[in-house]
Amino acid sequence: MAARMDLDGRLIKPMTICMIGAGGFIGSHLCEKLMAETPHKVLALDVYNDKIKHLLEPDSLPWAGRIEFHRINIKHDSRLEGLIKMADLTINLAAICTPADYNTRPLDTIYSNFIDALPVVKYCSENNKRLIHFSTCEVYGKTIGSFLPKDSPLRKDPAYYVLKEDTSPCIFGSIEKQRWSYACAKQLIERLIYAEGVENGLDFTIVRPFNWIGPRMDFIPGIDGPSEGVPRVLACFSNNLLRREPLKLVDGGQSQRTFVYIKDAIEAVLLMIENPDRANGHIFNVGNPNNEVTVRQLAEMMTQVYTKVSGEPMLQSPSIDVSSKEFYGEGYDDSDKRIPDMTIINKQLGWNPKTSLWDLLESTLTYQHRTYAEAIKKSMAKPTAF
Ligand SMILES: NC(=O)c1ccc[n+]([C@@H]2O[C@H](COP(=O)([O-])OP(=O)(O)OC[C@H]3O[C@@H](n4cnc5c(N)ncnc54)[C@H](O)[C@@H]3O)[C@@H](O)[C@H]2O)c1
Ligand SMILES: O=c1ccn([C@@H]2O[C@H](COP(=O)(O)OP(=O)(O)O[C@H]3OC[C@@H](O)[C@H](O)[C@H]3O)[C@@H](O)[C@H]2O)c(=O)[nH]1
Repeated sequence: MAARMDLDGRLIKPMTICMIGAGGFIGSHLCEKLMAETPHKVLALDVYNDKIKHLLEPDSLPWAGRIEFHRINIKHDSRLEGLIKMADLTINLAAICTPADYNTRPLDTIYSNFIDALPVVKYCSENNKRLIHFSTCEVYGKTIGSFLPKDSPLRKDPAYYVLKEDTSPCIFGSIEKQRWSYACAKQLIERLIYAEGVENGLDFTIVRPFNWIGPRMDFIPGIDGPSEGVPRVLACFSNNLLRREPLKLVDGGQSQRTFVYIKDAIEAVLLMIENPDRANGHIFNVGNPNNEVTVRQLAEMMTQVYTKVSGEPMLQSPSIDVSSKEFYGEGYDDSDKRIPDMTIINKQLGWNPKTSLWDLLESTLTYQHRTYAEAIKKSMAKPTAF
């Protein structure tokens, strides 16, 4: 493997990374990248390893010995501190992060995103270890613009909706809107990490992902996850397309999101890992401001792309409207619009996303079709028990 240089032309020394939540969507892509392109070693902690199995076996893989899986629930496992001590850097990805859980399992959500992250921060701080913590774009909540009158011309002014790490406020709904339990827990852990940095010198980087999507995201209900489970929108819509049922648009699908391809976003994380001097002490938005759509437009685009990659005809009525109460239950609320400001990540790491929404959906839905179409057909052909 050729010697790796950082952005300032210095040689990058191989390091050991303790990655918590390595078996999830982002973790699996990050492990893949680290194994294929770097000499770094990964201590991969998670309760599951299905999404990284292909990196762990067989022993003949070129990176064998550089990735070690530890089946650990960080809620209660005394091995955690030892593993953090063995590493140069800890990356914490572990969390409950599906909106269907925020208002239905608010206690688990708050414990997972705040309480369970506390020992990780403490062990890093006490042992002088660097921490990259995964927060979320949800900490911004709603845009200022969403509170302006519908016809106000200021709604078109980016000052009222573009989200900036160092100046935008965090605007959540009332306490009974339990949707915000996740965002609020993530905000408090960000504040704690920031305070550890200021008061105790913790070397930290906080990442705020803006809807990273791609292969291996979440699960397809009834195939590799519970039939009644509700994953994030990419997997919900993929599931509908695979089963040839209409895509469900929550409250008319008017909310807006910017989607970034997981492989672009992982490039940004690798830059953070390998350029500590440029990344420490910073909070980074990581998203693609050019890929903005309403959820309704996303549904239309996914339907078109899926028709192309599967060769199956489009349904007569490709989508239906559902209320958020019906879909998520009491206490749901939504972010109206999420456009990341890219100034800080651009200046510090020179990173820019590359992949258009159409292209990323094409590669992702090709993967979904190849991975799940047969299994879905088989499961739908089975007679249902009465
Ligand atoms: N994917 C996105 O677009 C996105 C957006 C915003 C924030 N994030 C944040 O990024 C992080 C990773 O997200 P993801 O999309 O990969 O989610 P994911 O659910 O696929 O991955 C999280 C992983 O953490 C593991 N985990 C959870 N609790 C654990 C515990 N107590 N002990 C050990 N392992 C545990 C899970 O088993 C899972 O494999 C999360 O913190 C999430 O809040 C992701
Ligand atoms: O079937 C569906 C699923 C979802 N939706 C809508 O699609 C939008 C996006 O939903 P997602 O499930 O991807 O989740 P959100 O973008 O709201 O939040 C996500 O953002 C950042 C991360 O912290 C988390 O991964 C998650 O909280 C929401 O407006 C939701 O209401 C549908 O209209 N239909």
